[in-house]
Amino acid sequence: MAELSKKVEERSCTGEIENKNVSKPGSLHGYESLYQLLESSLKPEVFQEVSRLLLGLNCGKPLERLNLPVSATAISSKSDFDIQAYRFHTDEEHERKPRVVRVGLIQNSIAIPTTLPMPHQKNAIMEKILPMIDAAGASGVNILCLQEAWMMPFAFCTREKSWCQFAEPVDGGETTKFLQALALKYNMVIVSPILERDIDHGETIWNTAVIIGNQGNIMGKHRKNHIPRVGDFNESTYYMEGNTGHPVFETSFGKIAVNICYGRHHPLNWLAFGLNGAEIIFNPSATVGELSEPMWPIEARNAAIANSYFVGSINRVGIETFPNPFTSGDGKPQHSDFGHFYGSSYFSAPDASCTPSLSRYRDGLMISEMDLNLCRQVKDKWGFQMTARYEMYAEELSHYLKPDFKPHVITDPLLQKRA
Ligand SMILES: NC(=O)NCCC(=O)O
Repeated sequence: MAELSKKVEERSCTGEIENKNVSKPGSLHGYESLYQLLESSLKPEVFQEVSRLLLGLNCGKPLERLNLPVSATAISSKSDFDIQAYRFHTDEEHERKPRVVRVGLIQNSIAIPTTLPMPHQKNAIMEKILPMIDAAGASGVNILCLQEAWMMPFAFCTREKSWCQFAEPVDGGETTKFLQALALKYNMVIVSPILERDIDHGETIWNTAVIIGNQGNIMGKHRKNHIPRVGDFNESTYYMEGNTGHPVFETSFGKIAVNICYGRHHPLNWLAFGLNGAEIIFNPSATVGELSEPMWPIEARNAAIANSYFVGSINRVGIETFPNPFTSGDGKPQHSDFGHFYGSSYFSAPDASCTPSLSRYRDGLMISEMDLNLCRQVKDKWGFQMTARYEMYAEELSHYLKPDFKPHVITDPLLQKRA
């Protein structure tokens, strides 16, 4: 009994300390994430059960935390960003050697106000994420992905065209050159989602992910397939749906692809990357609490399960306020920000397990070590690809695309009689 009351006392102490953060914008009643809130609020044995259901089991066990080198955690303390690391296990195989890779996700807020000159804003963001990339390098990360349009505020809510000045070409672009040097330094593949200016095609603007190989080479690019037309996400004012299909990039560390933000609501988009053999899909995003937070822990995880690959989901952090108020034709009063970008970046695995998420309000680096052999092991176990009826779906889709398509509905004749 004495032991139990000591625990309660300790727990309430922890609660008090955490609650000092209650007023922190974006915190969950003072906590950085739902996981942290539950861990601090529940009895350990209850939390263990909750965690089992919330995060699933990896190879039948709770996901293991990964120890990072002191050099990496020291950078995170000095630069004040959340850093978390986990290890997804995979069973050993007789024929194939393990294919273990470390993968990193970076989430961040902007660095200086949106009223300051744009080149200063871009430089300040580059300066801000440099220590996070250094921490990833110090942690032996092999593949790193940044958030959507990481090199600028997410200004597309405003519809003001001056923000196009942030756009840059893939080859020779300032941020690409910055990351190419870091990719080479750390022998790291870097996925860099930017606002692209396609000079050769009449200065067209795209929402693009640049894939930088671990030799600092540009491997290629992928342009966002699905453009949102929801809430303040007025992105269609700036760029069109991408024209690069569903490429998979075979890097030194595995086959990767990028499903940019709003594409995560489209199961066939996820599927197409899987059909091309992706083993890790990144979902660099920019989304706000009020709009999408209940979807966030579900969609990517579901895609990882349905397509037997790993997914790394990244969302930016904080509130970005713009100089001029705007509306979005939804009857809401004019406002100057999108709302709170809730961070919460995390990894999902093909076996239905996932990591807790990064902070809801602080910059962060999420690292996972994963053996890519798990993808095939899950395919062998569950057979989702084998049992899919692609020919049936293809036929249905080809009917649907015809102008004279009529939905295949069989109506109860009794219903018609009654009508
Ligand atoms: N950046 C972007 O596509 N956001 C759309 C909102 C959402 O998908 O949650």
